[in-house]
Amino acid sequence: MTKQIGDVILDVNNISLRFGGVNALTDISFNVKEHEVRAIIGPNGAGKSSMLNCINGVYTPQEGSITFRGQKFDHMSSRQVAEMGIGRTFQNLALFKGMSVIDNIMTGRNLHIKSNLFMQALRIGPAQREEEQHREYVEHIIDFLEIQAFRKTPVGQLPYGLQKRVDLGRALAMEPKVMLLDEPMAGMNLEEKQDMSRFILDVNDEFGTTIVLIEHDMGVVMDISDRVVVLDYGKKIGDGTPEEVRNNEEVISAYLGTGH
Ligand SMILES: Nc1ncnc2c1ncn2[C@@H]1O[C@H](COP(=O)(O)OP(=O)(O)OP(=O)(O)O)[C@@H](O)[C@H]1O
Repeated sequence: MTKQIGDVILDVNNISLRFGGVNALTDISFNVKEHEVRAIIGPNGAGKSSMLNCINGVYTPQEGSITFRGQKFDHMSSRQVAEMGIGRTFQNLALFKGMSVIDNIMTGRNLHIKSNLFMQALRIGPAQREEEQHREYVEHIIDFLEIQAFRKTPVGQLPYGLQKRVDLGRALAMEPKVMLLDEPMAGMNLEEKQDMSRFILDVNDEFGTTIVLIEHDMGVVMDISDRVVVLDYGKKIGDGTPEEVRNNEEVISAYLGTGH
């Protein structure tokens, strides 16, 4: 069955971001369609993380705007962006190493917890029922990611590839419409990369989550992405299907280092 790509869910319009004299991003526009796997690639320092940080509300670009599900935002905190339905994972894992897998993934539910701390502390009535529902959802994610055997294990004791999977689970627990993945395969061996690719595609397929990812491994990017944006020195030099991008002269020369 071919997958159904929907309308534009995230629209990046003419974003420019400067740090002092450094133009990290110059007039970048691209869109992401619902249910797509969209990659952002480019050589080191191209502006990929900066782009993700603009979408995520970590950086506020000097120019341009981002529209998510028809709602335009230019000054938004990371928390507000997350509440709108944009989740993310981090290049350098942002997990609590001493906490168990299940508790780490539970932290992704924070956005959805409605009862106040007082009620939670006393575990009364609605708070207890709510906590049970969140735990059920988290257990569902744990089954889905095939990490049942490590539910109670402190995250810091797991191999790196599994820690990345827990990080994916934590982002998934937020039930985001769009998930931003910052180098999900970084530091992984081949088998771990294959596993992670499969889980990303399964999340996309079974949870219907739209995926935006930064990734250095070209094989992975070309395999799992529907469309790819290419940045170089903060400018967009390519945008299209993996096939189109692979044959784009400007992209080829940027990667071969002959373009500069
Ligand atoms: N907080 C910051 N302060 C100053 N300059 C920054 C900051 N963040 C990024 N830059 C600069 O902006 C440019 C783009 O960096 P960015 O990290 O977005 O690139 P990248 O494509 O993600 O690189 P990499 O693949 O190496 O992670 C670089 O020149 C970088 O030095």
